[in-house]
Amino acid sequence: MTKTAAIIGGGVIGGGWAARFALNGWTVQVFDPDPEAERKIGEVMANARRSLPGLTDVALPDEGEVRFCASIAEAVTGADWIQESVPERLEIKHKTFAEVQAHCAADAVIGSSTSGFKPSQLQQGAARPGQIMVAHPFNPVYLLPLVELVPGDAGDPALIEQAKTLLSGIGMYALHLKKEIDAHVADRFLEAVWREALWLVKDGIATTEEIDNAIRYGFGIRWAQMGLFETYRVAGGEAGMKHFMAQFGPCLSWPWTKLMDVPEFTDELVDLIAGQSDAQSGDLSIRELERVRDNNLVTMMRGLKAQDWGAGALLNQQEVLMRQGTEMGARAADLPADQPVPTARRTVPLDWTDYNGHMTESRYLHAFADATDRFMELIGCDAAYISSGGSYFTAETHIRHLDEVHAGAVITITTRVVLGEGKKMHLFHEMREGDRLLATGEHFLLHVDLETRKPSPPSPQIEANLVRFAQGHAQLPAPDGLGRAIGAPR
Ligand SMILES: NC(=O)C1=CN([C@@H]2O[C@H](COP(=O)(O)OP(=O)(O)OC[C@H]3O[C@@H](n4cnc5c(N)ncnc54)[C@H](O)[C@@H]3O)[C@@H](O)[C@H]2O)C=CC1
Ligand SMILES: C[N+](C)(C)CC(=O)CC(=O)[O-]
Repeated sequence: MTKTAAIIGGGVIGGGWAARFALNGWTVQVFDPDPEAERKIGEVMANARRSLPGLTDVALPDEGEVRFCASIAEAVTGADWIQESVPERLEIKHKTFAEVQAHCAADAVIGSSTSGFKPSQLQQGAARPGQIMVAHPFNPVYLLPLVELVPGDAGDPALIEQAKTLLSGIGMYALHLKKEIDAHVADRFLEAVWREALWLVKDGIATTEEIDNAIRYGFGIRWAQMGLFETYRVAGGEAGMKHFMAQFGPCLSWPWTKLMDVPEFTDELVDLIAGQSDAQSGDLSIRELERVRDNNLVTMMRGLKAQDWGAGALLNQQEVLMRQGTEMGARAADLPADQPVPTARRTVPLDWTDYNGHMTESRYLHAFADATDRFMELIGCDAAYISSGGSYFTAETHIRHLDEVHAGAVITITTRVVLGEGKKMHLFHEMREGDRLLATGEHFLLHVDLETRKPSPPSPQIEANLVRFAQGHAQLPAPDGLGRAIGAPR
């Protein structure tokens, strides 16, 4: 059944939550007194639509409806999750929770986006304190998976588990902090780095751009994949963490940091920083900068996905959940043999497009290769079989590029077996957007023994599955373009 999220406060963060929930198929009910809220959320949704669906190699469910409500009471009606993202003022948050709890279901999760308040502060005076927990996200909420989940001592254990399950269902990673602390974990870091940066600008050591370069050309990329401790463990060389600590421990008492001190936010300092920031990136609007940021994030996260590491490993885990109960998770026996086999349903990611503004040619092969992998898995040539020593190698490929397709489009691939006999497997893939045929891919593969690297017969189980589809597909009319070659000029 479709789930419902209530978004209370639809600014930068509430808009990001609305997009994350809606693009994962939830109905979203928003309350925000700002008359501009609908326009602003619409713009965030537009950015989210072009970036989030292509993160994974499986299409997201159909987008949920986003409704704008006239009151908190209306917004929380029927909600499974209520996310508070009103301004960072405790009295506004308390007033909001009182109104929310007067009208919401007692078993709904109430998450707060607060960057710094502890759950015990948020829960003061609440009708049901255990229902309210910190669920602190990171901007852009629709792309970044981290949520710091801080329920505090009053937290209801069943509701905490429910919150974790619901977050993982929308592709997020709940970092459950058992002890509450001001600004949780991540914002303590960000605050420390922010203070150092303010000093460096104020003291005329570096400009805003030089500081950003120090991060983005070096340790920032490192942090994105291994964090702090694993990075430093590697930096300790073969002797690891202990050596690293012995070598760099003394620096902690050297004057390397100004952390104990905060520069005063004088008009002069604010103007200096804002002026340098305008000079650095003022030629781009905030929405344009958001799109640059999103393109980069999608590309980096998909790179990590290929490595099955960090935030990319999380995307792979999410895909397993997304496949469940769909044809992409079906077994061979569940699929009729007299019809082409569905082998892909995915969104064209941002990083698959080229200078011509459409999906670039190598990605057609990428998508067809993934479809072949899925077909191999279906007939039994899965990871376990491959690790036992058998697999297929592709010997020949012919692709016809029939129509263009753009980032964000949902494409499907169906596969026919032209020949499935002994070690030979001849496949014909058809790629479509809706009913529009975009491309065909014809591939000839041979089963091999991974030890000898020579052709060999597949397992009887694989051959039986292959023959079943080959016989069924032989009854269908031959697809247009089968056996096509470019031909040599005469
Ligand atoms: N901006 C950021 O980078 C991050 C902010 N947060 C947290 O998210 C929360 C919201 O911050 P932003 O989205 O940045 O602020 P924002 O100023 O962009 O949005 C706040 C929204 O709340 C609405 N609002 C004001 N009073 C309201 C009320 N009584 N009921 C419903 N809506 C009301 C405003 O109209 C506005 O649209 C804060 O607690 C903040 O600490 C968390 C992570 C990152
Ligand atoms: C600056 N900030 C404290 C609002 C930042 C956050 O809370 C998280 C983020 O997205 O950086």
